[in-house]
Formats: sequence, C-alpha cells, structure tokens
Amino acid sequence: MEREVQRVRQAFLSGRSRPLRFRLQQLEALRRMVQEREKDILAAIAADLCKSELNAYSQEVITVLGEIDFMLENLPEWVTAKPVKKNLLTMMDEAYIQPQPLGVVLIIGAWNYPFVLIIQPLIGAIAAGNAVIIKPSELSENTAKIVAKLLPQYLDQDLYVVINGGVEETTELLKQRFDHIFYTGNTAVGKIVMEAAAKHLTPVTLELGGKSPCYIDKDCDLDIVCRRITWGKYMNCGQTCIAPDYILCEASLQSQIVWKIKETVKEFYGENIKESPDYERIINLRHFKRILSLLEGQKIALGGETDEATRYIAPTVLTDVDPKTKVMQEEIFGPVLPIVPVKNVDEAIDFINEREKPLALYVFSHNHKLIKRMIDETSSGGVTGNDVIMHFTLNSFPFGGVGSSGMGAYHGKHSFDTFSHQRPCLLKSLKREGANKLRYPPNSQSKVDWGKFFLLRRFNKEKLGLLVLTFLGIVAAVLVKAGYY
Ligand SMILES: NC(=O)C1=CN([C@@H]2O[C@H](COP(=O)(O)OP(=O)(O)OC[C@H]3O[C@@H](n4cnc5c(N)ncnc54)[C@H](O)[C@@H]3O)[C@@H](O)[C@H]2O)C=CC1
Ligand SMILES: CCCCCCCCCCCCCCCCCC(=O)O
Repeated sequence: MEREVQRVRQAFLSGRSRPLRFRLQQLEALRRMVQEREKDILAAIAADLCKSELNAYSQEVITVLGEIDFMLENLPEWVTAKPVKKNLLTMMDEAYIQPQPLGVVLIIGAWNYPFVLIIQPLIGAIAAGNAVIIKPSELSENTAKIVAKLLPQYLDQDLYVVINGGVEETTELLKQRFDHIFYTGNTAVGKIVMEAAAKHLTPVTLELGGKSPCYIDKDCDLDIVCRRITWGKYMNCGQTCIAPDYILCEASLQSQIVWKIKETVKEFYGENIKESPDYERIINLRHFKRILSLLEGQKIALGGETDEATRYIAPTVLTDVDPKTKVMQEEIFGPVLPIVPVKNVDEAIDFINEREKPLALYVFSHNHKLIKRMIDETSSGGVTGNDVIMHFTLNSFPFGGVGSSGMGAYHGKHSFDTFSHQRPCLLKSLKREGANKLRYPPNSQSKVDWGKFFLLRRFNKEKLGLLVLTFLGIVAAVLVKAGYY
C-alpha cells in the first residue's frame, strides 16, 4: 500500500497533472470512457443494486457527464490567478490568488450510488490538478471492479489509481499520508477516517448521512406533495443519503398522505411492485435485516411486505410513530417512511432543532413565508422547498452536510475549490526601501501614525499636509512606473 501511494506521489511530483491542457485532456478521456463503455458501467451498477439500466443512466451517468461538461467549460477561467484588492502599502506590488492542487487525494466511496459517488469527486480532483487514489465501496463490487478495469485504460495510470478492498485495505490505506481525504459513507466510519487523517493533519471532506426531515404544511396540494415524496423516498429503494427520512405533519393529514402515497406507488410501480424495473432491492442481507428491525412494534399503514431471498422490502409507510422508537433514532436508508405527528410548524421546527443537523431538509407549503421561516430557523446541509432531492442536481450549489451530516462540500466549482489550495501570492520589488523602512525597528509614534494611514486610512489633521505630499509622491511613482515620464 505504502509503495502504491508513493508511486502516485512521485507521479504528482513530476508536475504533469498541473497544466490546464493535461487536466482538460484527462477529463475528456474520462468522458470518452463513460460514453464508450456505457453498457459495461450500466450493467455493473444494475447488478449491484438490481437497478434498471435506464435508472442507472438517469441517476448516475447523467450526473457524471453533466459534471464533466461543466468542468470543461469553466476550468480555463477557474485556474487563472485572480488579482486581489490592495492596500496603500502594497499598491505598487503584484497581488493575486493562485489556485493550486493539494497533492495526492484519497477518495473513499459508498455503495448506494457507486459510480457517481467516486467519479464526481474524481472529476473535481482532476480539474484541480491533483493525483488521486480511489477506494470504491466493496459492497458494490461490480462497479468497483469495472471502475478499476476501465480507468487505467483511459486515464494516466500513475496519477489516478483505483485500490479495491474492504475494511482491512481501507484501514491500511488510511495509515498513509494524503493531502486530502474525501469520504462518503456513514457517520461512524467518518469518525474513523477523520481520526486517521488527524495523525497527518490531513484535511477531510466528510459526506455523511443522517435523518432528513420532511415537513408537510396543511396548506398545500397533497397530490403533488405525495407524488414527489414517493419518488424521492423509494428511488433506489430508499438508499439515498438525501431521501426524506421521515415526515412531520399534523395528525389529521396522515390518512390522506398514506392514501395518496399508496395511489402513487401503484402509478409508479404497478400492481406488482416486485416486477417493476423501477424498484430496486436492498444492497445486502445485513442491511435488509437492519431495516426490518426498524419495523418492530410500528403501525404499518402501507407496505411492510418483504422477501429475504431477493432482499425486497415494499414501499412502506408507518403512522403515529413515537419519536423515541428505534426507527426515529437512526438513519433508515431503506423504503420505510415514518410519519411523526406534530401540532404545527413551531413544533416541527423544535423537533428538527432538538436533533442532529440533517443532510437535507424538505418543506412543502403554498405559504412561501412558512418555507422561508423553516429555512431561517433550522439548519441542514441543503434544503429543497416543495420538492425532494432536486437540490442535488444543481451543480452551482455546494453539496455537503453540516454538523453530524458532514463537513466540506463539492459539485461544480465547489469541487474545484475543495481540491485546491487558494494560494495568496504577493510579488514585491526590491526597490522603494524608503517606504518599507516605516515598518522596521526602532518603532516610533510617527511610524505608528504612518501605519495607521497606510493600513487603516486614519490620520491626524496636523499631518494632513504631509500626507497629501506623500500621496502625490506615490501618484508620481505610479506614473513613472507606468511609463508616463
Ligand atoms: N453525504 C453524501 O453524499 C452521502 C452519504 N451517504 C451516507 O453513507 C451511508 C451509507 O454508506 P455506508 O453503508 O457507510 O457505505 P459503505 O459500507 O460502502 O462504506 C463507505 C466506505 O467506507 C469504507 N469503510 C467501511 N468501514 C470502514 C472502516 N472500519 N474503516 C475504514 N473504512 C471503512 C468502505 O470500504 C467504503 O468504501 C449512509 O449513512 C448515507 O447517508 C451515502 C451516499 C452519499
Ligand atoms: C426529464 C429527464 C429527467 C431525468 C432524470 C432526472 C432525475 C435526477 C435525479 C437524480 C438523483 C440522483 C441522486 C443521487 C444521489 C447521490 C447521493 C445520495 O444522495 O446518496
């Protein structure tokens, strides 16, 4: 492992990942890989999650292609040095911010969207000029294998390396020194990653999970609300980090919500859900059993049917759920939707604020003020009003958590920034030592006054004449430098 990381570091130190042209070429090669090997990629995702290839395309491949196109279009602008505002002490100097690659980045992916969750951060890391080691999730083994096979056929083999393996390999990998670690997965492992990173003072981005609430106000169109929630909750069989985890609403709305979700489930997946190409399965038996255990003692208002052999769990809704029960204590990450009755929006806000900060928050209402209030008085990684999931699709948004749902963010320019160091560069001249002497010892009141003038733009009136003279001197110097005299 150590040798592998060393090899990638040597490739980074060769400097070839840095030129803009090289980054653009690698991103184009990655796009070619996705386009030319689309069938293999879709087949792998489909095998891992019992997902139709159409769904794999619209949930994962579209996102990746969109991100590559966005990078290719904007990268030339992002990589350029940006001049900054100067003060009087540096007005004759060159001052700019130069984004630079961090070095060797480790990307650790999760299994639920196994392609997009490693390739989207990879795009950002390449765009920012880094070398990358990718560790896909071992639970989505088909995608892990195809990525390990295809990437070396299209990208620089020493700069971008896939290492497959489980806990043992990841633990070993985490002992190595990286310049950034980008981890997607559960919070418990997030803490392990952060602890390992701390040994080398390596910065981390943690894309974690949590329980994303969904508040439904009584002033809304329940047909549309339930259609949107049904889509976001049962997509990928509930195994989406930003899926609405539970509903908060007035008790009286529950039966209508259950009825409308039932109707929508029929509309989306037909009478026999098991035969629908649009309904996935739970990733493995451990997760299947974990989700089943959340149903114990609950009032099942819809669904509840399961099949262990195929790891099928029907779209399920629970009503009158007690917040103290297990289903409300941990992230569900499956097709189970508890409804927790609250009296009103005030109680919903308190409910959300009493818990860990979620990755996403959803609020449905015709009342725009209520939506704004919910946003102002709560905290979460992201918010969508009157819909679910959709903020993920906008790459001008930073995507990430807050508090226990994670730290740092990515997508679009935010990915570029995450994998870049914003380096402040000040280029002075060795001339003009007269003005510079003001900061050298021994100090004096007069020097402090000059300091106040130059840095705070504050001056005492007695020295006004002198200051005007100095100013004129500076103007003259600028004109001389600019070649007017
Ligand atoms: N914020 C986000 O963008 C996303 C967050 N998630 C969250 O991820 C969770 C689901 O994923 P997981 O089941 O955690 O995926 P997982 O089981 O695939 O684990 C994630 C990664 O951590 C590694 N890993 C597991 N145990 C480890 C250990 N002890 N030491 C070092 N590495 C270890 C795995 O090899 C894997 O690559 C949910 O909580 C979900 O909300 C999932 C997708 C997106
Ligand atoms: C008109 C054509 C419509 C095309 C479909 C667009 C639908 C886009 C939804 C994409 C959702 C992808 C969610 C991926 C989330 C990955 C991270 C996670 O939340 O676990």
